[in-house]
Amino acid sequence: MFKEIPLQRPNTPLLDRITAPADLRGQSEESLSALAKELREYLLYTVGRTGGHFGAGLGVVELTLALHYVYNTPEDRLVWDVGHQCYPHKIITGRREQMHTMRMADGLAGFPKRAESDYDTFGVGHSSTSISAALGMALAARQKGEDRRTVAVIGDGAMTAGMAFEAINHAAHCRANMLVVLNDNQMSISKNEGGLNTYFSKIWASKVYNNIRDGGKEILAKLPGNPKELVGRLEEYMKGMVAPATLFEELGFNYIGPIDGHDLDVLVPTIRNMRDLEGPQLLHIITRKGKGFEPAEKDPIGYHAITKIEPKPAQPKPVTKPKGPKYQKVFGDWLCDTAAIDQRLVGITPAMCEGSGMVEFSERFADRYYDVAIAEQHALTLAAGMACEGLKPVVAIYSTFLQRGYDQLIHDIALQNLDVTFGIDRAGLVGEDGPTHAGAFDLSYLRCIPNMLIMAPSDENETRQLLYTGFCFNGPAAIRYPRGTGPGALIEREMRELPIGKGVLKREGKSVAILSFGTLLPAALEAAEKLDASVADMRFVKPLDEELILRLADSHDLIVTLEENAIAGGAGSAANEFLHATSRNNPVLNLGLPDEFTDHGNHTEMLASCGLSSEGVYSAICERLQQSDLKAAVHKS
Ligand SMILES: Cc1ncc(C[n+]2csc(CCOP(=O)(O)OP(=O)(O)O)c2C)c(N)n1
Ligand SMILES: CC(=O)[C@@H](O)[C@H](O)COP(=O)(O)O
Ligand SMILES: [Mg+2]
Repeated sequence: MFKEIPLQRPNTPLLDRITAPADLRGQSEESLSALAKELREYLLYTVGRTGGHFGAGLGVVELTLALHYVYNTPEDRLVWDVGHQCYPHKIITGRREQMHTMRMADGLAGFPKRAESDYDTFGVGHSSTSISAALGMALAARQKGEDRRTVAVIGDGAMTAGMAFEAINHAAHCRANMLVVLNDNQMSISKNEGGLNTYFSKIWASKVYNNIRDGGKEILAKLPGNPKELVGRLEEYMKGMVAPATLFEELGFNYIGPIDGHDLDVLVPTIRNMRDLEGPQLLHIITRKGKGFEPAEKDPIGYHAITKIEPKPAQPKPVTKPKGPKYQKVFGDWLCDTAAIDQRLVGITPAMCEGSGMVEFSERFADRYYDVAIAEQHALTLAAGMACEGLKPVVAIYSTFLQRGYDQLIHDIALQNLDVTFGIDRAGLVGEDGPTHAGAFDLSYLRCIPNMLIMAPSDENETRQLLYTGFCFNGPAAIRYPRGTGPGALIEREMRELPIGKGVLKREGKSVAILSFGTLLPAALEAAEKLDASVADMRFVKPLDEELILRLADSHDLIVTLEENAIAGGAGSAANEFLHATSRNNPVLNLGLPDEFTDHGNHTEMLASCGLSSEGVYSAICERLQQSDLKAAVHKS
């Protein structure tokens, strides 16, 4: 059991021999346990240097070795769900010496990525896609007459999403030759919630119960986790438990388990036996998130992901200006303050309590807090049902995960004009998590929906005030804000309803008017200083401040729009459409995210690469001003 993250590269003679799974398969089965120890220590060392996802990878060290040992990867297809647990997989599939580039620009992606390796058979990041993808691969193999196997590794958290059961249902129907490994560690990011989680515990307890009853006491010793917790769980279910034919068997899977997911002596032979069975197989393994690193085993939530371990500086670090609160904290404080004055408020999260800043709300307003597990579609329609009954639901959801509930947003909420407020976090680029997690499209995909009120605050106080404005608005309202901290604006305790559809002129200049939608406002103001341009903090994407836009269009030449959203269909498009509809022929320059997926890296660097730094905004405007249609105009004014 490691208690500290090694700061020096550990000695890993066995691991050093593994440059591909074929090397692994050349090792004796007996050597796998020693290899697992080296792999775990090397994983600790590398994630300590780069930061990134942590607990999940530690929990699948043995499973990763067993799967690559038994299956002929990459010919046999291995699909990881979510993919945050893929670091051990990357280490033994030829990327051991690149781990120090994890999640850095031009470095390894933090999730399996097809373009990165043949062993990364499917790109993931959003949860609960693995069974569908693996089934697709299995049916393709069947159709092409290829003798390959497919495996999906899905966590107990990811198994709570409807899509997983859509795939289970279909796989049983097709009698596909595939293995689903359910990696059950009782954790999502938070503690896993819901009936399914309880059900898994029942299976675990009942099977263990039967083994104990039949004298299999050594099984209990083999199960991971501390005995006290185990006995507690067993007591919970001891009474009159009959081992249920599992749900998966009823659905047509051959279910095996639960077994200890850290015991290679059990894992390897079990997986080997299951590999050649016909039809859909499900292996239920019990693991511990953070396995082998004591702090992570004790605090799996806190160690879901870590920032890199900075070596102790030789000199004390210069005191830097303290950063403002994270936007998720601004949201969480607003949620609590509003819940305190309005009993109708209920808070809903699809398994992102900590990331959405809802821990305090969940403690103070426990009876009005709902973590629905990884179930974004359900979260939205749950909110719709509550709104029908006069509650005022607030759905806290990352922009990228809201994509999962798009039909529910349109069909169940906007069409019925229901009073649901969306706190959309992680809007814009998100840095190291890369394109699977970027909130690049919400302004585009929200803007075309009737009845929606859409707001893009420029700082922490604007976020608080626009959240309150959206909450007071009687209809579907979305407020989008980015990952991380803001510029450090003074946050007013008093919450005010801001005038709907009204922006604020922040700077009066001439010739160029910049319409800023959201948190890139500082870049707009910096560029405007050099250009003597006007700047408006537009606040609202829908409805637009049409009066302000007309006033600026009629007194300036070039209209620039700025947003950390796809240019296509974004706030700038809304301004273009309005200018066109009102026969304004001003030249327009739309600045935002380009029509491509922006790769992972440092957020500031990624913004700059999209031309959205203040320098980038300035030079784009200068370049536009050089074009013929404007040269004359600028000389004229
Ligand atoms: C659609 C979607 N919603 C939410 C998330 C955020 N998320 C990432 S990992 C995770 C928990 C996954 O739990 P589990 O599958 O049990 O994996 P574990 O971390 O326990 O290994 C969540 C909610 C996501 N990646 N995708
Ligand atoms: C794997 C996954 O989807 C989450 O762990 C996500 O990476 C969290 O993102 P934040 O770090 O922005 O909360
Ligand atoms: Mg889990």
